[in-house]
Amino acid sequence: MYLVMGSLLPGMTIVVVVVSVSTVQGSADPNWCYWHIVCKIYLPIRELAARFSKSTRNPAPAGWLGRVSQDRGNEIVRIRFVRQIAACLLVSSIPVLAAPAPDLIVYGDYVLTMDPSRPEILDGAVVVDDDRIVAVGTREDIDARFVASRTLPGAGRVVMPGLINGHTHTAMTLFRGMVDDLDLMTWLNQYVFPMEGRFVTPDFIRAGTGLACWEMIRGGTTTFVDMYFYPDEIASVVADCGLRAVVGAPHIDYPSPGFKGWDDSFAAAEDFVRRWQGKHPRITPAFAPHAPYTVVPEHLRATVEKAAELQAPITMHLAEAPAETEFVSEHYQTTPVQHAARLGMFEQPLIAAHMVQLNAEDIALTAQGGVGAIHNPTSNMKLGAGISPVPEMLAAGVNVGLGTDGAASNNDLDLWEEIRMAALLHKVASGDPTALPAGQALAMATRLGAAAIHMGDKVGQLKPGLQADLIQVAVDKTRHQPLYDVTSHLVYVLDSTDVVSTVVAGTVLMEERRVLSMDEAALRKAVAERSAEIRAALAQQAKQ
Ligand SMILES: CSC[C@H]1O[C@@H](n2cnc3c(O)ncnc32)[C@H](O)[C@@H]1O
Ligand SMILES: [Zn+2]
Repeated sequence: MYLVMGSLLPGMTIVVVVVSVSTVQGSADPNWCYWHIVCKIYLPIRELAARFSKSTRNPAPAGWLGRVSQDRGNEIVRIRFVRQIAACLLVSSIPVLAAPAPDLIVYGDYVLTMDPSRPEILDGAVVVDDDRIVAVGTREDIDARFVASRTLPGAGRVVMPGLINGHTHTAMTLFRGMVDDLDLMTWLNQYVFPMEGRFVTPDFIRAGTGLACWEMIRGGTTTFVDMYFYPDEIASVVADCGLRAVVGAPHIDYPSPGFKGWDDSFAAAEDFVRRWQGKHPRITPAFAPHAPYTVVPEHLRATVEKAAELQAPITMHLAEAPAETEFVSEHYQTTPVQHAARLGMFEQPLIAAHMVQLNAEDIALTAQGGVGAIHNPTSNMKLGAGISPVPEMLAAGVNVGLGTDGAASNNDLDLWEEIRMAALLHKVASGDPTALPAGQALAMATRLGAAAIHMGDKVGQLKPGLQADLIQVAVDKTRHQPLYDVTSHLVYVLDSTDVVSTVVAGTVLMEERRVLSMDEAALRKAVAERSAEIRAALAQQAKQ
């Protein structure tokens, strides 16, 4: 089989490269084969040809070739070009004739792909080059085909996709444990909003988001959806620490940190989305209107229109608690879900957080609209919001993911807890122990979660072509013994301290539990400074 690639460069230079695919070792894997040929053979030749065509069209500047004439100069360039192509073909054929050299191979006694067509591989490996997965297979198969410059050993470990936190407010880590055991509206209106007004600044966001990212890297979360203030600061922390995020720019009708109300917060959200779209491969900017009880219908319509114009996703709290249902019923004579659908919100990629208060019609509308629903079991239980109809949504075909919500209502960002809570909660709620089985709960944190945040073509499974976002989890500790079923252990036995390595877009962010991409001491110092102010304010309040 031959692969023919060609380009017409400016100046009418035609580059045609013909490669015999059958000579490439590992050609059984078409993704790898295509990638190798394009990156290692075609692109370098095209690059050289482009340089050649440019230098022959634009005569060399005086002095560039010393005292040789222009004709002689072009001849030298031509000879160099031919030599460079020969060298390029020779160099690129070395790994072809030997074994290809990807950047990283991650091994595991078990590879849990979350890909329904090949769910589990015993004694396997995942091959990563640059930011992508290029092959997944048994150790024997992978070792016969690849030699990587870096490996992560896999004895006693599971390799699986990184976890996806579909709804959080990262910088609220600095409000962890500030106030507990209240219902949503009391918690928000009497404590959280006033404290945010006093303390949330760009410095607060950098420290709080940094703390959250550190906790997520340690716990095996590789992608999260955030909605919090000063999204530029959030995006910059994400870019630096190596995680992947949908960063929602918040807008709300009331005064909020940095804003007077709707007009300025909505304008800033649009500006943020415009500036971050296509800017960073790991950051997706989004619109984040707060909730149906804090944003009036005409403003939600404006969000939808702007999101449609900019082709950006929307994330919003929806159908969270009984108070919201009462508010929407009283003001708009419908349910929160039907209110959002009527405003056109389901026509855009929507990530709807909480989704607790739904009737059968709401579930059907959610499925029809392709809305991603994010289940936040711990936060919903703690705020007494109710129990989301997750098994019913899944049965209707809704992509349901998992989220922690902020650390002020959880009080951590540990997705393993959410997986287990979800698996247990729905058994209690229905009185049916077969409800939300372990495999489904795990899928909600990976494959289904990725689909719920509209990134199913990028992350959430281990398969060639997807982003290399993966984790290794230890299953060999004494408290893990005996092990008969990996999925059962991941859901009902393991916790976040069992995560050994975290890889995002091919970069190892944590190895052997050491976070490589963040400075823990500097982070702790910043957190201590910011939390000292909050502690003093709480002490003052307690005296009054
Ligand atoms: C404008 S988005 C950020 C805004 O949302 C607040 N928040 C945090 N958790 C919840 C929740 O569960 N329901 C509603 N609002 C929540 C956060 O404190 C920010 O003010
Ligand atoms: Zn929330």
